[in-house]
Amino acid sequence: MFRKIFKHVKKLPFSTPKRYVHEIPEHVKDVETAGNPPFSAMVQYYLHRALQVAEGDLIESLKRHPRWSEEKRKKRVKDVIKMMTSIANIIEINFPILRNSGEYELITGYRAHHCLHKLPLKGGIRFASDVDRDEVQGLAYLMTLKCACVNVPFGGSKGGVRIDPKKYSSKELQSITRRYTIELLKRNIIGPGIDVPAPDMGTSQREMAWIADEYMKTFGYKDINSMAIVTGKPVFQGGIRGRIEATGHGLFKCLEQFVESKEWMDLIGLKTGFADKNVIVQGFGNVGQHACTYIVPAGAKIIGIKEIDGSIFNKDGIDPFDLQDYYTHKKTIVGYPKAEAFQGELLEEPCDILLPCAKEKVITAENACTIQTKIIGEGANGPTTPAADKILQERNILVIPDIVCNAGGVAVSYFEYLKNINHVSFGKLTKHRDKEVITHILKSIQDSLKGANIDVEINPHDDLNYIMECSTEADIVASGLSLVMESACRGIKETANRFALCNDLRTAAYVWAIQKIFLSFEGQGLSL
Ligand SMILES: NC(=O)C1=CN([C@@H]2O[C@H](COP(=O)(O)OP(=O)(O)OC[C@H]3O[C@@H](n4cnc5c(N)ncnc54)[C@H](O)[C@@H]3O)[C@@H](O)[C@H]2O)C=CC1
Ligand SMILES: O=C(O)CCC(=O)C(=O)O
Repeated sequence: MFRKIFKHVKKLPFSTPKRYVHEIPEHVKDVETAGNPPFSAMVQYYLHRALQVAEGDLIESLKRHPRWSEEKRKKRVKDVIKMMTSIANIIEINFPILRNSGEYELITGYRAHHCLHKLPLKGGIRFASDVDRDEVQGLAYLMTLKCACVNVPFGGSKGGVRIDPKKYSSKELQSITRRYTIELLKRNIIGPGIDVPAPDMGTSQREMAWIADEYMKTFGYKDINSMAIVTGKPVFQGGIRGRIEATGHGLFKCLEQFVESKEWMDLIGLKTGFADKNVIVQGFGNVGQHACTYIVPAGAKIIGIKEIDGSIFNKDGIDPFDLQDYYTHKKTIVGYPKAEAFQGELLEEPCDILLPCAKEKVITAENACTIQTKIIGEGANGPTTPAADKILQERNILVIPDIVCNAGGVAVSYFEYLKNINHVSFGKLTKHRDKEVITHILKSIQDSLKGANIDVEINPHDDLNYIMECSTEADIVASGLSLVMESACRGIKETANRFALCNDLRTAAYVWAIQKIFLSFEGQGLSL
């Protein structure tokens, strides 16, 4: 099987650059085989593994400083790597809230800033009972890599509050969110030009609206850009159309780049296209639900969904829109009448595409051998441990890594941020003007033809009409998202080919991101 992959790679025109031996540090070495590695060590391991591939190239790139010795170039690269592989800031805050019962409870929250090579930093806020320092740190690393991977000009951060949101009333959640916001603001940890949060697991536009409101009424009272304190807000409160579904939408767009490519599908022995591809999804939250609503109209069949309280299965396919209605009312997929309850391990059932869209470390060395899929699209952050990743590669399962697969969310957050600091929504100023320009172009062509005695009426066809009429914010966001995902996937594919990485798309995506972070650090100097 691997001979087949190498044959495929050899045909491509790039030579393999000279490799230097970047040492994987002792503290993450064990991660390669660990059953349940600490999350941030796991992300650091992936980063160092990619640095082993990228280091030579980074050193070569410094040949643009002709007077630098080879030693100086190597040292500069090592220095930048040190900055890339350490956390700039991490804060733990503890604050009391008054529960509805009249009792006080001490709440713990975190915010981690990874890399300050670009400001503001960007990363979601997670509400979950297992949030800890290590997790937010690992997630902040991923944000830096993700933003670089899809060319969104932010550094990486992440936050979390250690609570199970299901155990708190809406009023209590509002107190927690507002107090967490104030605690971060007091310490200058977040701000429109510093670090801009967004939704993640357990939070949604509701919490983002509370954060924006808290900022505007306090520290941001005189800040004209106060709306840009957070993204993922409701549209009526400075949000952008398309952010709610952006991560699932982006996941679909990313899958499309591989599933529609004959070269990549030949590599894993699948036909191109989504038609008749069977899909299993873990997590029917924001990411999972919206991924399903894009993948099904493209022709794929969702045959199984695993949630925290149970799994459902239907070999003929589950209608995600109908299930969304059920889920909205019942707050669970369990009992959905148009599918069977599934006992056993759904992730190990045969399918073509497996979408882990819930949480980290769900694909481990234990189940990587028994999973029966051809493609894994990582909707969640960090669902695959390094030990599992190795097994999946050996089994020629194509893993499309989180830092590109779920980057649609931050890409559209970037559009929302731009909307907020520009104080105008996309299309508002240009929509009528664009329509006029097209109408005049068509008329001008018609007049020119008339001058040459060709008397025809030129009318826009349906697609052009659609563009003229529908340049709404939602259309512009969707088209921007497609462009972001297409160009990131192209970069990753080229990197995989150039470094002969075969099916190791994770290393390719990391190398692609590292190159950009390196350029940014290197260009601005290291004294910051
Ligand atoms: N919301 C966003 O824009 C983005 C989210 N992500 C990542 O996607 C993942 C999911 O996030 P969201 O969909 O926003 O969260 P969510 O809170 O909306 O949904 C998560 C879903 O997963 C389910 N779940 C939790 N543990 C599970 C388990 N062990 N087995 C099966 N289901 C389980 C929950 O019940 C919930 O329905 C997280 O890893 C998050 O970091 C990544 C990029 C952006
Ligand atoms: O939308 C954003 O800014 C960040 C989303 C996020 O937390 C993530 O991509 O993991």
